[in-house]
Amino acid sequence: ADLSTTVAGVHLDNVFFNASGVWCQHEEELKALLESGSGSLITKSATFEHREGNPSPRYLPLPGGVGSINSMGLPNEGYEYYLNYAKQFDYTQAKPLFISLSGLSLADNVKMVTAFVEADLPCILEVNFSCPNVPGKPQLGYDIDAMDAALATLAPLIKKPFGIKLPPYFDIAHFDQVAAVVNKYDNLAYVTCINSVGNGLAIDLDTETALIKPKDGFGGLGGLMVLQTALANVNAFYRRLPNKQVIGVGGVVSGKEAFLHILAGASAVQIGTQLKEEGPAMFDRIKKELQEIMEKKGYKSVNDFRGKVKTL
Ligand SMILES: O=C(O)c1[nH]c(=O)[nH]c(=O)c1I
Repeated sequence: ADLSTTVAGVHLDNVFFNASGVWCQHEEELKALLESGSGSLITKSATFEHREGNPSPRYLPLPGGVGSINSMGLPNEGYEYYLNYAKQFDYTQAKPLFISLSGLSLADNVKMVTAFVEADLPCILEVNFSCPNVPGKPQLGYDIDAMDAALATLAPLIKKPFGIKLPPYFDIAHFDQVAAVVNKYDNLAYVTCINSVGNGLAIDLDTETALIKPKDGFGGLGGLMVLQTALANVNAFYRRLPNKQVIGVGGVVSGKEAFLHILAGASAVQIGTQLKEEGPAMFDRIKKELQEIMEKKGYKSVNDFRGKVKTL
């Protein structure tokens, strides 16, 4: 079965890659992704300056395989590290490179975007509007007018097709309002849904203590327990953005959830929590599982069922 796809005009041999932030902060991790069964790779969201991020423990899987909580706090090497990585990247091999930018201000995003545009590289830029873990920094994705204003500045600068990383929304009116903004920008080629479900609180019964240290234990939720919210956001934007694509992320632990994301409308599928727990060998497992499901159902390509979720 054919798992290949196209996102923002570039070809991926298969739909799978890492969720930004997982296995992608340093070039050794990115090398492991290049050597894995993934179809692409995306870098850790970059800020203008290097950041240590929040104090540990700042990531933990939750008991029973239900998911994870993280309050990493945007640790990254600073955007020049990823610019240099993108400059030396071998674009003749099969995997396209996505670069995630998450400036702490619009001015920082402008400076980082300008540097990447001047370098004129084949990598695809993705602007992260949804980091929930920087104390004092509200998510732009939840301030729709501010996100619109940022896009009004950034889209013309980027010129080429680019994407944005969105937080989960939970209200139909918000799907409508965000889609109306996204549809204004022709070169905004795709949205990646969802980022972690912000500011959950995991508490240990025995110690009666929050699991992670930052922000009194408040952090973004990921993994299987956010699957249905992820599917809703993928399908809501798939229905509302006819000339754009949706990359699905959230709750993918096997070929089954990947199949559901594509059925909901995803053109590609990212994996965070499960990749963090299993490592890059996971991609070979999940590709096989998706192919088995497709073969059992008689689908030859992911294009045969993308967005074809039925309703009652
Ligand atoms: O805490 C983080 O670094 C982080 N964590 C997330 O769950 N999503 C994000 O976009 C980011 I930038």
